[in-house]
Amino acid sequence: MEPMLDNEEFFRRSYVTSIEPPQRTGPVNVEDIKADLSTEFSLVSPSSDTSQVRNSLESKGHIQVCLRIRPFTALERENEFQDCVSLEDSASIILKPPKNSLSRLSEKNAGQMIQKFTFSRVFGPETTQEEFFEGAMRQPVQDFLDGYNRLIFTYGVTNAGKTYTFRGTEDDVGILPRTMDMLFKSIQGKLYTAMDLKPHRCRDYIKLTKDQVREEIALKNSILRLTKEVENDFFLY
Ligand SMILES: Nc1ncnc2c1ncn2[C@@H]1O[C@H](COP(=O)(O)OP(=O)(O)OP(=O)(O)O)[C@@H](O)[C@H]1O
Repeated sequence: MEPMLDNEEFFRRSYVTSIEPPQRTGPVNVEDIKADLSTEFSLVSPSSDTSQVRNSLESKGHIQVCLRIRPFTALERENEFQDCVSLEDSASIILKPPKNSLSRLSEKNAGQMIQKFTFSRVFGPETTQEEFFEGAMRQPVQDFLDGYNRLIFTYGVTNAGKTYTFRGTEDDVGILPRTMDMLFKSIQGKLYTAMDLKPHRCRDYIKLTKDQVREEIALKNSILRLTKEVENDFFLY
């Protein structure tokens, strides 16, 4: 992790600035753009194994992609949904075609449909909310408390378990309440807890003299005029 500079105490680092391409010095031409894109996309391996992409991004520390596989729901079990995902290790899964599609596929095609995907970390269906928080969230939340920007989002098809992971249930809360808990606990010592502050509603007012009313109106009109001039200038340019 990059060290924090003293004078950056109040400024959070941003991923966006850290991944911005270098400033272009010469004029932009199409060939230039092509060259840039090809450099970007050369990260993508033509093979089905995504580890090369993962490594190149992870080594820069910009992105972590975790996969959480949810257990089958009761309805899915009833309807004999098939296990198409198998965990290879803590970072990879093998995706297989459903068994009932095998009869329609030639042996060669069925083999081609077996794919390996690699992530920063894979959490299997038995993973509890707590384990998921500890494994995927605690570090980024700690980084955030140390002054770094962190963005967390869930991504997946409908019914994949995004809401469950983020919000959870009342009995077993997800990463959002756990994150809030960690944040509030960490600022506890810094809270002003003395109950000696009282809100004060101000009811003071002053009555303007006729001259003051005229001055106020003149002031408002000049501000309005200025605003109009700025608007016109804006349209002219
Ligand atoms: N890890 C898990 N353990 C147990 N049940 C889970 C898990 N993840 C998801 N579920 C259950 O699976 C179902 C679908 O999950 P959820 O509603 O979170 O999906 P979603 O991705 O938010 O869907 P949508 O995009 O349609 O809102 C829910 O019944 C949820 O309780």
